[in-house]
Amino acid sequence: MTHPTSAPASADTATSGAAALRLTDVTLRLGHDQQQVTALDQVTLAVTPGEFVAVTGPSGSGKSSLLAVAGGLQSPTQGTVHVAGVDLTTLKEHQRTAHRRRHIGYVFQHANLFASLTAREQLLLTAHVAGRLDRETRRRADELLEAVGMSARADHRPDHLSGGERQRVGIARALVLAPEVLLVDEPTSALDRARARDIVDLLAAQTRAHRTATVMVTHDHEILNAADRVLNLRDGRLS
Ligand SMILES: Nc1ncnc2c1ncn2[C@@H]1O[C@H](COP(=O)(O)OP(=O)(O)OP(=O)(O)O)[C@@H](O)[C@H]1O
Repeated sequence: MTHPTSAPASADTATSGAAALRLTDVTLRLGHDQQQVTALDQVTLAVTPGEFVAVTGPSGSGKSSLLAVAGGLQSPTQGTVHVAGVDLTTLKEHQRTAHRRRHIGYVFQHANLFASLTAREQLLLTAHVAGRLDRETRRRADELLEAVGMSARADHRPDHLSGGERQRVGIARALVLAPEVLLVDEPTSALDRARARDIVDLLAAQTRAHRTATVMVTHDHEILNAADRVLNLRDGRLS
């Protein structure tokens, strides 16, 4: 079984301190000429292991842009993005992909599960793609399904699960490779109030249990009290 080649640890580890995720003076400009938009404006953010940070802000304030840049899916126009001590902006595309797979988990608005796979298989596929479908990862997958309350339904496919259950599987899947950083995009927008509360409490608990540096963007003000820190984005500026 091959392991993804991780980028070499850089000297930047020293400057990134204890933060698992660190954005420094990040500016992202999108579009061209007259149409150009400053989606992120000199954003600086450090998130330490086990910390759950919520980022809120109106539509168009830059929330998706923040996650895209933090997750290495979009390169910033200026600034640096350190994930697990490595500056993503210095990596070549294939290195960035390998580093992202190894160190970052994503939870999406809708769980985005594969229709033909059972809950357990969703996790195992993620491990397989990363070249880590070994005994330890299989055990971790089962432990995570247990932790998110899905053991009894581990052999069900998504069409036999509720929206909240699908989201639970999505959270377990995001954690299966033991990422240092967890990026969460509007995890409760498809859920009713009780399930939304349930999911955000689960995210907070898993963040602490696995010591991930978690950033969740959300419109949902009712779930913000689960976070350790709440930041606001407005016109690409974080405060
Ligand atoms: N490809 C693009 N080209 C030009 N401008 C863009 C592009 N993508 C996003 N934008 C602009 O960048 C700004 C930030 O967008 P972003 O999607 O990050 O906001 P958001 O807070 O996630 O919004 P929402 O809550 O509505 O999803 C917005 O003004 C948006 O119109």
